[in-house]
Amino acid sequence: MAPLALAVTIGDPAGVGPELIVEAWARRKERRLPPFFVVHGREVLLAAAQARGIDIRVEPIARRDQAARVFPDALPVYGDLDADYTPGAPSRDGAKLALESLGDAAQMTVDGYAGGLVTAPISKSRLVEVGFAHPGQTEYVSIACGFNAGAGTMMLAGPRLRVVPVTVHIALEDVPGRITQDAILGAAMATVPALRRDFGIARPRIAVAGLNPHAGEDGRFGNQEAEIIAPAIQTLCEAGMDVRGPFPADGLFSPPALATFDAALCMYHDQALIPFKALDFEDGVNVTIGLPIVRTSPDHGTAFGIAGTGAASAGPTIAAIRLAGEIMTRRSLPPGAARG
Ligand SMILES: NC(=O)c1ccc[n+]([C@@H]2O[C@H](COP(=O)([O-])OP(=O)(O)OC[C@H]3O[C@@H](n4cnc5c(N)ncnc54)[C@H](O)[C@@H]3O)[C@@H](O)[C@H]2O)c1
Ligand SMILES: N[C@H](C(=O)O)[C@H](O)COP(=O)(O)O
Repeated sequence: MAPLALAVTIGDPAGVGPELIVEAWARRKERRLPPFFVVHGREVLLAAAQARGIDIRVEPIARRDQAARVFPDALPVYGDLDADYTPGAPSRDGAKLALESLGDAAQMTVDGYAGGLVTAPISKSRLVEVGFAHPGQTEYVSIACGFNAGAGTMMLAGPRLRVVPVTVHIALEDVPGRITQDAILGAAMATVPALRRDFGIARPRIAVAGLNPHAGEDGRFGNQEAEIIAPAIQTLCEAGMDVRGPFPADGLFSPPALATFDAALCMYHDQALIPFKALDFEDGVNVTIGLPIVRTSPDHGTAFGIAGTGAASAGPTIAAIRLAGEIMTRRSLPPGAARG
């Protein structure tokens, strides 16, 4: 039987997602990509291919199990919803298509019709206008799996660095109040098994960043390190995990420090994602850990300003598809067999 293909969402049709999916398909052999199909947006894909100067065949499939057979010769598309292709000009209809594609693709992955879910970029503020009530796709997918919104944990994974933000899409002024021992324990307890199971790292090493400059400088610049972060690290060490810190965040991503850990737990979104995108943007993947389904996404957003111009790099989309395939394969092997 052919392996299950990945379900790829169309993302916002006014963003760079559709053209990057098309380019990923065009480079499927060179980059050894696992089979995938797109959920809705056939006309958008054809128009995006034309704008990018890519000659492509797009084939509608009536059943998802046809995707792997069609994939070598044409980009399979399941579902007949569509929208106008207006790169750089997001619309309500485009946001509706993005939401339908996400909903259907997530559901078919949960139901076992796809081997994993790869989400193209959406605009969170645009989706809110058509009824999306979540901070991001991570929470949406967690709920689609039947859990609460916080069940999935965001990790950004690249060749040089993996980061897990303990708090994510909240205002900076709300961060200190959300740094709790439970939040840190939850992030670490999602990260360690994911590094073992999904990344094949037998003994994961976790570094934890402080919140304040110089990790608080012995209490002179803040007390969260001593009162919250260090006790959480101690609890994790007592449970047998290799967790160190809190480290001053500005030194944690220097080249020598990078070699000392497999993932860094960071206290807020930009503390994690700024070093990540500076170091690993081109191959950067946003992966949701801690869920029964595989879900990845490129590390960038809709990039409306360059959509349709040909300037957007397909590297992160290709990396997201590849990593989803790798995790799918690792999860199908007996425990321990995929560790390197
Ligand atoms: N995976 C996702 O769904 C995701 C991730 C991040 C942001 N977003 C959403 O995207 C929208 C725009 O967010 P933003 O402007 O902060 O981030 P962005 O990633 O869209 O753009 C940031 C910068 O990176 C550039 N860029 C992005 N992708 C690129 C690519 N593939 N190749 C070359 N350059 C690229 C853009 O031109 C821009 O200069 C927001 O609405 C946000 O919610 C979605
Ligand atoms: N925080 C991510 C980033 O900035 O790259 C991004 O917004 C994606 O979030 P979701 O996967 O939850 O939509």
